[in-house]
Amino acid sequence: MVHAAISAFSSFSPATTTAREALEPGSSVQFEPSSFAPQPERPVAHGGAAGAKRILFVTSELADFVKVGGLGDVSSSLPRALAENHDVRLLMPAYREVMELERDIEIVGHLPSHADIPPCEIGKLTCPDGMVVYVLICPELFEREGNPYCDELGEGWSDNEIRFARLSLAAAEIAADEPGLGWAPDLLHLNDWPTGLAAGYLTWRGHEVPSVFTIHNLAYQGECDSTRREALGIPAAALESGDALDSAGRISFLKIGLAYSSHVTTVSATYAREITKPEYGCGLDNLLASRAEEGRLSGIPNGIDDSWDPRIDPHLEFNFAMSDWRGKRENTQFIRRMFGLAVSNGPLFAVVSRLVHQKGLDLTVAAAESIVRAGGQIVIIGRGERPIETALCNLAARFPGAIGVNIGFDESEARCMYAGSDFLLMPSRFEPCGLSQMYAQRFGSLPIAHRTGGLADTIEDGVTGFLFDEMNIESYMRAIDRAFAVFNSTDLFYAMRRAAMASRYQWREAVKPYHRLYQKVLNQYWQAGVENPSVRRYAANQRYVAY
Ligand SMILES: Nc1ncnc2c1ncn2[C@@H]1O[C@H](COP(=O)(O)OP(=O)(O)O[C@H]2O[C@H](CO)[C@@H](O)[C@H](O)[C@H]2O)[C@@H](O)[C@H]1O
Repeated sequence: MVHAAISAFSSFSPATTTAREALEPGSSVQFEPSSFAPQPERPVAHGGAAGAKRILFVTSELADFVKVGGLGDVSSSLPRALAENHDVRLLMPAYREVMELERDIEIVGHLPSHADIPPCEIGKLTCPDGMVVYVLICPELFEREGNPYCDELGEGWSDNEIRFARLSLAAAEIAADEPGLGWAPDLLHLNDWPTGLAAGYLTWRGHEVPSVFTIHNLAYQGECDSTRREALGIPAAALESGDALDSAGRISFLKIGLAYSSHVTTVSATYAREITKPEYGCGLDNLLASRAEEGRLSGIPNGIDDSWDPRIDPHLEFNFAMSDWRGKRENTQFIRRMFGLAVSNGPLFAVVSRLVHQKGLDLTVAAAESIVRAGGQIVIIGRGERPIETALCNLAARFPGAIGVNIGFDESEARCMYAGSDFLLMPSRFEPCGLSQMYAQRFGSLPIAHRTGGLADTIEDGVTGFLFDEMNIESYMRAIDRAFAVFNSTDLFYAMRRAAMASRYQWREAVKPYHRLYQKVLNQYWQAGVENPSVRRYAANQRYVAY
């Protein structure tokens, strides 16, 4: 059975400016110059503006229809930012939510069965802003209650390997122009384990389309028993080579994505380094370290889209701007009422999180009593692992009026919590990038977070938030104590809030490294393996044919 997934990206250069720089008039986000050697621009294979590429962005979540976590947000905002320069289309399963929400789906293609993977229709829908989304219509696989990965009880779907093999195979088939859509991509952009097999199918079928594979979260690898090989249409040689199996001998969708894609990215520079080490590598650190040595692993930090603006966000009860602290306070009172908290002048801490081991909720449970005794209150929204849900509900029962918990998933409520809180608690054990801390900063809530992955890259300690170094309660409490001290020093607190709200992580800047990466990957393919060892390897194995 494939495990449930959530996914995350880093950069050739930081995509963000520091809050201090952001406060300086006229400053602009700078990127290090591209490290890629100048390459001649090849004319776009299928037309379009000079330099524009046809990109098929393949994902298992899209916030427009269904969002489990950060991948849903990135899938919605990154392709839109890329569309300024490229012809980008999305491919995703036609989940129940898609079929219910979207009536205007045109059937544009059919894909046959392969091994145990059933046939499906390809539907095409166009979002109000013009974004084209191809959806795979296969009711037996995708139209279910529950979320993309799990049933209503939180159990991973028992046929997840077939469901996401269907998605992956469709991506490879569209890349090869098999369904005759009148559009085929120059490059596939794959995201997390549900799309990993696509890179394999491309290679095994000899399709000449390069792929970029983005790791949003290495902890979810999509494993299934090796006896499923034939059912998934994986050649025996792939298992013999070791490219497809994890250390326990199971087929790993994520490893296939890493092994067969042209280039691997993850969602922050720090996480890109961390995953090459055993501590964070989830058993794939050696493979990732060799990708890094080949120059085929990079970190490109996520951005956030323009909807995250407290001045205009329609989800908020009270819109507010930087320095409109009265407006911000109205949101705080609103949240207190929403969670049934007592009237208070103390700081309000928020947790907006998937409730999983990664997020370090155990540390927040351990810190809660001290926070309440010091005059703070905590509001929590989240859904996930049952023991964590129970621990948080117990906490609310212990501290009525001071701690409020909502076990659930609600976009509006989450946005109101970023707007209403003074601090965001985010003691993640690891964090590929993290969007919540960026949203919180934009809404004037200072994150208190573990110095790891994207948290280390997007929070300026003592300027836009607070970082702690050791994943233990003592280190976490020291950061929380610093937050209390700042809260009680009004001028400093407001200055930090202003700096946090000025932090810029907009996608229109964060997207630039992807433009360079797509060009690099395509150039390597066009030059048919002259310089790239991996391409040479494919050529030598006759698994790669140059354009
Ligand atoms: N109960 C709830 N109700 C409403 N909204 C909720 C919610 N719980 C969480 N959310 C929302 O879900 C998103 C979470 O995104 P994150 O990037 O912070 O973490 P996640 O682990 O899901 O993402 C993974 O993928 C992203 C994308 O690359 C990486 O940034 C990250 O490090 C990686 O773990 C945010 O939009 C947040 O507001």
